[in-house]
Amino acid sequence: MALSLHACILLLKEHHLLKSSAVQSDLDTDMSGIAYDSRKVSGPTLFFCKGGHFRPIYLSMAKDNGATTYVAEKPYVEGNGMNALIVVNITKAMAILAAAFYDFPQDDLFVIAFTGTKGKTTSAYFARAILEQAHPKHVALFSTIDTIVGPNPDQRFKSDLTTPESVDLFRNMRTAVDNGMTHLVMEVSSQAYLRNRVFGLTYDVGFFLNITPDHIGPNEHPNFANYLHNKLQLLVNSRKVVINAETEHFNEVYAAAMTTTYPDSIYLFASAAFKPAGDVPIDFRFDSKTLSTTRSQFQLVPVTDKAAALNVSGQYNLKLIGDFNESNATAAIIGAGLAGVDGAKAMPGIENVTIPGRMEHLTVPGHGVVYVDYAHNYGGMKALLHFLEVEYHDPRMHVVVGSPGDKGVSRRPGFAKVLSEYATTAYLTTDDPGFEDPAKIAAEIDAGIDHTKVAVHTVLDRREAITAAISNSGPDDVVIVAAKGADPYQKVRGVNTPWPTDMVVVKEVAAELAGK
Ligand SMILES: CC(=O)N[C@H]1[C@@H](OP(=O)(O)OP(=O)(O)OC[C@H]2O[C@@H](n3ccc(=O)[nH]c3=O)[C@H](O)[C@@H]2O)O[C@H](CO)[C@@H](O)[C@@H]1O[C@H](C)C(=O)N[C@@H](C)C(=O)N[C@H](CCC(=O)O)C(=O)O
Ligand SMILES: Nc1ncnc2c1ncn2[C@@H]1O[C@H](COP(=O)(O)OP(=O)(O)OP(=O)(O)O)[C@@H](O)[C@H]1O
Repeated sequence: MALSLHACILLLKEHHLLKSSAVQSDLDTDMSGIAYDSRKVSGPTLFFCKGGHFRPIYLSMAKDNGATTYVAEKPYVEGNGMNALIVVNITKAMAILAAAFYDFPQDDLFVIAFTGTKGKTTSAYFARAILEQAHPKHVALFSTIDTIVGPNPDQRFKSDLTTPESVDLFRNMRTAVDNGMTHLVMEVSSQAYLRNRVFGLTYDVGFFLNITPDHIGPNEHPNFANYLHNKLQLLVNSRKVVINAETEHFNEVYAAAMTTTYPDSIYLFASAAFKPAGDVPIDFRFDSKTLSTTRSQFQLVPVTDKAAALNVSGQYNLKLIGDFNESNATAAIIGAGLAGVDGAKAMPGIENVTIPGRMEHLTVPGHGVVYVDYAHNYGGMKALLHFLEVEYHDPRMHVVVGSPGDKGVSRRPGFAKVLSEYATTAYLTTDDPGFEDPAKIAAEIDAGIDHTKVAVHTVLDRREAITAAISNSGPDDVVIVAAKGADPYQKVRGVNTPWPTDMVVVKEVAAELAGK
């Protein structure tokens, strides 16, 4: 891969991003590398000075390592002797140049993108499973958990971010194409739009699953309006759009889709019982037939002609329980239909999907059933606890939960509210405290809990909290270990401290109790 200085200048001008340039070398000079981290520069590289923690010394280091051109929002003396491209917006410039450097790999992929406060990972896994049935070993995945860029085990790795920086995103796409991938299923976070990680990228199908307040705080979105605005960007960058008609703020969501997409290419879905406020036509209904703690079965019914034309109606079985997962599965099936896969092929693909840290459960003799689930805000936790309340007929529910430091502060009152609505006991514990004091975070959650309804214990050691919750739980009770899912670490003061995962700890506690 390579990009010439001349091409960089033309692209930046075309997108009205170039403020000025200082050229030291031949315009035809090629750069064979692209990087935003000085530690990853080797040889003639196009280097981006970006980020809240960027230091000019990084540019010196990049230059020492061979970088020949830098892109920044202002000139740096450390870049003297290099070509300088001064731009209006560094992250937009980075996305435009990264796509060009990797030779626009998105053009060789059918790209399906999911956004929503909850259900992105689940829907992405469902969609990939279906597509893999139709196109074995040809479907890439960029998710919060895993990144898959090829068919071999060494082409699958853990993700750092839900949606990576543009340079990493387009590099992964290029690798996927070179490895023979024809389809890509990806999650798009609101941060990705806020930080221009996907600037200029168009998806073949874009999904809007739902939106509830989250990711609002000093390091994320300043307010809900900003969060919604960024999430809506996915719709105006998608050729076809699928919307959950039951989402909050439906009118704004639908209006955003309509600005760039003709109604023929907008698909709406909802559960059988849902009554829309206006007269928008629901294209698909999903009708729950069996909902239990072991499996889910639902009927997908096309309502409009354009829905029927996708040929994905029928009965679907899911191993991944939870009524909300029927909604996620519906989205994924419609996506597969829009990718040309028919229902008969889709059905077996979705049935056996399980996802690390989502609705994993274990029966502990004498202590009820323990659930490990990634529910980590008010909306997710409410969906989870409501489902368990109905399925277990109003059991005593003991919830182990903590809230992360440095982000998502709105989750703390959210947890307090949902615990007050559903929990018998709350074990407030540690979850990625970052640079905050976990005791302070627990106290903030505790402050909002209605103590007349919920017994609260603060047990900061997560293993001890899980042990206490299971040990004190009765045979008909339900224990919920929430919000961490399958994370193998605790983020503590900038360090990913190893954590065996919640389910491993649950199994160890169960074994200890069985041995007694
Ligand atoms: C707020 C935010 O989005 N921050 C991201 C951003 O940080 P930044 O641009 O400020 O960069 P930085 O880490 O401060 O470092 C400054 C620059 O110096 C460079 N550097 C650094 C050291 C060195 O020796 N040399 C060098 O060149 C770095 O490569 C970087 O470009 O770029 C970094 C990578 O360059 C990301 O790791 C970092 O994500 C942080 C860790 C993060 O947690 N982000 C979360 C909020 C996030 O984006 N989450 C969403 C999911 C949310 C949802 O579910 O909706 C996601 O998509 O994952
Ligand atoms: N459609 C949904 N509505 C409400 N809650 C849901 C829905 N889907 C999943 N959940 C809950 O949210 C949790 C996280 O689900 P998932 O990982 O699919 O979401 P996500 O959008 O990828 O989350 P994040 O962006 O925070 O990583 C699940 O473990 C479940 O408890």
